[in-house]
Amino acid sequence: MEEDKYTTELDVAVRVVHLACSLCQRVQEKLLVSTNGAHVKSKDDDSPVTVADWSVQATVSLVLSETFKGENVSIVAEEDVQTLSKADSEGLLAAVVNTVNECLAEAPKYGLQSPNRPLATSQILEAISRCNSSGGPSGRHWVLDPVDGTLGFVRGDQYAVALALIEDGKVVIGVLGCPNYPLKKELLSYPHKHNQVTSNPSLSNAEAWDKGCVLYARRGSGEAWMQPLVHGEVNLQWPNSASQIQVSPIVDPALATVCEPVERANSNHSFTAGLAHTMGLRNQPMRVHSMVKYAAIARGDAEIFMKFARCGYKEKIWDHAAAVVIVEEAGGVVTDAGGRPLDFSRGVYLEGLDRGIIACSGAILHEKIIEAVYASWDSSNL
Ligand SMILES: Nc1ncnc2c1ncn2[C@@H]1O[C@H](COP(=O)(O)OS(=O)(=O)O)[C@@H](OP(=O)(O)O)[C@H]1O
Ligand SMILES: [Mg+2]
Ligand SMILES: [Mg+2]
Ligand SMILES: [Mg+2]
Repeated sequence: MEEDKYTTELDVAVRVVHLACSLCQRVQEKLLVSTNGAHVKSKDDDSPVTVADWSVQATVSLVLSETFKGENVSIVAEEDVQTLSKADSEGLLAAVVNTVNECLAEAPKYGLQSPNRPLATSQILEAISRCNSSGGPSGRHWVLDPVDGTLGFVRGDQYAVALALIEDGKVVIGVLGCPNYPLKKELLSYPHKHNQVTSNPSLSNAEAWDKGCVLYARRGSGEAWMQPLVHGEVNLQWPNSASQIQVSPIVDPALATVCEPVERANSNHSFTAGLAHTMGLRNQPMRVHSMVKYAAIARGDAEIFMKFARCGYKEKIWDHAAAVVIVEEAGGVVTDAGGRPLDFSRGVYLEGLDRGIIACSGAILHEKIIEAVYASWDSSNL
């Protein structure tokens, strides 16, 4: 791959994810102090959606359309405007419009353009609804999960903003914003506790501010990078410094740590516990909301991420695309439980996925898990 391919795309994607992280932080702070829950809705599958999910989707859609105007910008993203357009959603829609306009006014801090005047409700609804591409095997498609781990977001816990670019069925760039990624990795697995990072007197102010990062990678570069979030006015400077990240060197299962979803409904905890036992893992699993689990593998803070959704659940591309390329370029391996790479070329879903997803810090541990899956599968109830 040519060195300079996707430079503009990656640059804009990183900036807009920073902007989106700042939006999410503001909305999460407000959510945590509000008691009426008016800005959290339930979707048809009972999963939550918030002002932040719609606002990030609108913001990213607007910035990509503005940057690549003249091109037919195809975006595959999670949210639609159905709930927002209901007669009783006036307050919610007003909050989204307000949040997007506030956020876009900050865009120049990240070297992005802001509109000359606040956008109208119709423009914001249009920006959200044009992210309705279904991807596919040819051409360019942006893939966005505006807030991944919305449940974690609502709980004041871990969540991520994920943006990827797919070209001809392959993920070519991935950007993952993790606004609550703690400085001390031990805090990752303490549910509902991230706010203690800011209220814990044993942590200095600087340490508290240091939570949050944006990870990114370009396919074929052999490098993955991390930037700290830019906070307030204090150290606001762009371009932001980046440091290279790499997966953990641990190959001994006894020393390895597994990440998995928090919710039992999203992954079979007893099956993964069986695998961990078969492989000789001793550490307790780290249960973390969202693609932050992949971030932990890419940063070298954990060695294995497994997700075995219940039979019949179809994984969506926006829950994985950005993170997979980052883990791979950081030196890791990501496949389904049959050892095959994930296929991002077949539309909104990861069609043909064999049982579950396994992301690993390296080939040796990965092979051991695949073997353990084969040994355990027949006796499982999946
Ligand atoms: N039933 C079921 N089974 C498997 N996966 C599901 C299921 N329901 C939802 N989802 C998707 O999981 C995304 C969140 O995954 P997590 O690993 O963060 O789950 S957890 O919160 O840690 O339990 C979550 O992403 P967001 O909607 O962006 O939060 C969903 O796309
Ligand atoms: Mg998601
Ligand atoms: Mg989401
Ligand atoms: Mg969701």
